[in-house]
This record gives sequence, C-alpha cells and structure tokens, in this order.
Amino acid sequence: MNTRAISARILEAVIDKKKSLSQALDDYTSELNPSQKGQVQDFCYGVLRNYSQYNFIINKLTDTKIKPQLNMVRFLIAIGLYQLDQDRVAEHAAIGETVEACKQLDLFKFTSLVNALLRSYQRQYEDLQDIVNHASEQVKSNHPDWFLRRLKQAYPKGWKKIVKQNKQKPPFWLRINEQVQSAEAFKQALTEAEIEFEADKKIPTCILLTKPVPVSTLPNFELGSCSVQDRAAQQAAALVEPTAGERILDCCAAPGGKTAHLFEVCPDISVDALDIDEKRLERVKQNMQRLNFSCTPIVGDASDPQQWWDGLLYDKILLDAPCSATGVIRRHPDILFLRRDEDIVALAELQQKILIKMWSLLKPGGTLVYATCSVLPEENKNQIVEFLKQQADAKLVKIFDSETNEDPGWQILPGGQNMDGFYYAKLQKLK
Ligand SMILES: C[S@@+](CC[C@H](N)C(=O)[O-])C[C@H]1O[C@@H](n2cnc3c(N)ncnc32)[C@H](O)[C@@H]1O
Repeated sequence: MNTRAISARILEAVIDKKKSLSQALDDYTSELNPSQKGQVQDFCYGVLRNYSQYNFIINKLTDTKIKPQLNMVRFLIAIGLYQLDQDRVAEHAAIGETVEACKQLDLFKFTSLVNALLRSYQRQYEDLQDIVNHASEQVKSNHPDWFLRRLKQAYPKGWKKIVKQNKQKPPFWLRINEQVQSAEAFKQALTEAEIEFEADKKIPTCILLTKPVPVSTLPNFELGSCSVQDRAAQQAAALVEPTAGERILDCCAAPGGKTAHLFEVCPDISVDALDIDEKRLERVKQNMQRLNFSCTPIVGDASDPQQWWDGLLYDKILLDAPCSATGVIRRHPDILFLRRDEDIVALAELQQKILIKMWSLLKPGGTLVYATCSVLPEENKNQIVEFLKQQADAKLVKIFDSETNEDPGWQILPGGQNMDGFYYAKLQKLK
C-alpha cells in the first residue's frame, strides 16, 4: 500500500474511530521504512491540523456530499489537498499517487472524483482560499465550537494567538543529562556531528534543535546523553527541587520524562513512579534503563491510594495530573478530534479528587507541584484556588511570574517562549 492509502486508514482510525494518533501510527506503520514513516506522519499531522478547512473545501467542490460511509474517499482527498498546499510534493505526484491510493483501497469508482476534485482545487485555488477566509471560526481555526467557546471565555484577548499556535509544527527541544556529560561537552558533540541547535538563554541543559533529526543520530543517545522534552515540561524538576536523601512521589509518571529529570538534577533520591496504565509504566522502566537510573514503578490509581500506598509520607510530590492536553495540540492535533466538552468537567473533578488524596500523603513541611499540559482555567487556576480555599494546612509557594497576576500558579500558553501550553502551581504543607 502506498503512504497515502496508509495515511487515509490512520485518519479514519483517529477521526471516525476515535483512536489516538500515536496508537494508530503504531498500528499501521510498524512495517514501513523510516522515510515512509516520515511521509505518513507528515500527511496525517498536516491533514489533522487543517481538516475542517479541507472538509469545507471538499463540500464546496462536490455537488452531492460524499456520504459518511465513504469517509475514506474524503480522507484521501484531504491528503491530496494537503500535498497541493505544500511546496514539497510535485503536483503530478500529489494527484497521481492519491488516485493510485484510491485504487489500492478498492475505491475504484471514486478515482475520477478524486482526480477531478484535486484538479479543480488547483484551478480555483485563489477563490477557494478567499471563501475559506470568510468561513466560520470553526472552519478557519480547525477547533470544535465547544473548545473555541471555552478559549474565548478564558482568553478574550489572546484566544486567536492560541488557535494560531495550535496549527503550527512544534519545536524540537532536548534536555541534556549532565550525569553523562556536561552540557558544554554535549553541545560540542552536536557541533562536531553538524547538528544545528540554539542554546537556551536561561537553562544550560536545555537546547532547541533547528531541524528535527532521528534521536538515534544524537551523540550518545543510547547511553542516556539527552532526552526529547519540551522546554515547558523541563520546568517541573526545578520546581520540585529534589534534594539528596528525599523520598519523592512522581504521581502520573508515565512515560517518565519528568521522573528521569528529577534524577538528572539529583541522583541521590528515592522515587516512587505511579501510573494507572501498566503498559505506559513499562516505558518508564525503559527510560530509566537507558538513562541508568532506578525508581520504584507502581501501578495504581492516584485517586485511590489505599490500594497501593505503603503508608510512608513523602517529602515531595510531583502531580502531573491527567488532563485535557489542550496545551499540546500542536504536538497532538488528534486532541481536537478526541476530546469532548463534557470531558473537561469530568477531568476537573478527577484532578481535585487526586489533589486532595495526594495532599494526605505529603509530610508536613513538604511540597507538592501540581502540573497539567492544559490551557483551561477549569483544570489549572480554578483547581488551585478551590484547593487553597478548602485546605487550611496548604500554603501557596509563589513561582516565576505568578506574583504579577491573580493566578496562583504559572500558566504557560502555547508558543510562549516557544514552549508548549503548561500549568504549574507549588503548594507547601504547613507544619
Ligand atoms: C500527562 S501524562 C504524564 C506524563 C509524565 N509525567 C511525564 O512527564 O512523562 C498523564 C499520565 O497520567 C496517568 N493517569 C491517568 N489517570 C490516572 C490515575 N487515576 N492514577 C494514576 N495515573 C493516572 C496516565 O496513564 C498518563 O500516563
């Protein structure tokens, strides 16, 4: 099967069957070579970031709407439109290969429709762009109405910027592991390997790769020299401030990016890495192995510590709460198709429940860092405000720029200092 046909199947899995993009990519691309995999990823991400717009154009160009059961044809045409929007794919290849994919998917009678529609798109390109520019916010932004409503309510002035960021390709940040080599030595090795990067101005162990490269080509990656992690996620370890001898709970730890960072900052700590998902916890173990650290993985539900907790209080807790992930849409555009409005209420309830339970596992004098990769106040600011109202033994620790606004924590919006959308708040338990 050609890469367009495979991509159409993946889009069907995400958009119609509500599978996560990473799962669908795993399911359909395991047999492909790296270059084919790259192409499939490019098509799928590209279409998901612009699907509402492509769907709108398809409806404009077809007299009779393509029936829902023929969504596969719709996905193929969307892949064709994405290719024609790009300079990288020659027009004849974009159209020819998409028509070929149509045959490979046994959709022979639609080949002329696919061909005609893509050619019409080329001919009417300027007019269609103009029509799209006057379409609804939902079409232009590729965001569902419920999410636009929540964004507008939370950020009356800034929502357009967030929406724009969500359509961008994400930056490629690395975290250098100074337990393997100094940041300077790693940067030198990158220069020698002719891998272009920008050093972060504030964090010496954080760098931005100018162009994505396969991780296997990074110097000593297998020996744990560095990890791929967004700059926003790299703030967590500094906020936890791990200190030698401490017993730390990493709550909702998988795949273990932040667990590893805690050890990189201070290897002489003991960390319980808790996650409800046994399979994802395996990835924590793999990451620890590559980086040569050792934690205690625990499969368990954070909202029900009686099932797994050994009764010993923790000095520090990092609670990377389950959330809507609405801060990382540029990395995971499938979120726009998988998340529903009612999820936000359910997640907010779960987050407050977990926060209260985790608080009971913290030593007096200990600190808890609350984190999400969400941009919604329901999961962030409101959670902390509500918690502080109810918990007399909780004191807010001010972090970064949190003193300058009414938010008790730090809301990072997508694209802010080139980071993902994230939220942090730090709480101390009074003695
Ligand atoms: C945002 S991810 C964590 C990322 C991780 N901290 C890192 O930096 O690599 C959230 C995790 O929460 C886990 N999770 C969701 N609900 C949970 C629950 N009730 N108890 C424990 N873990 C949960 C999910 O399985 C998922 O691995």
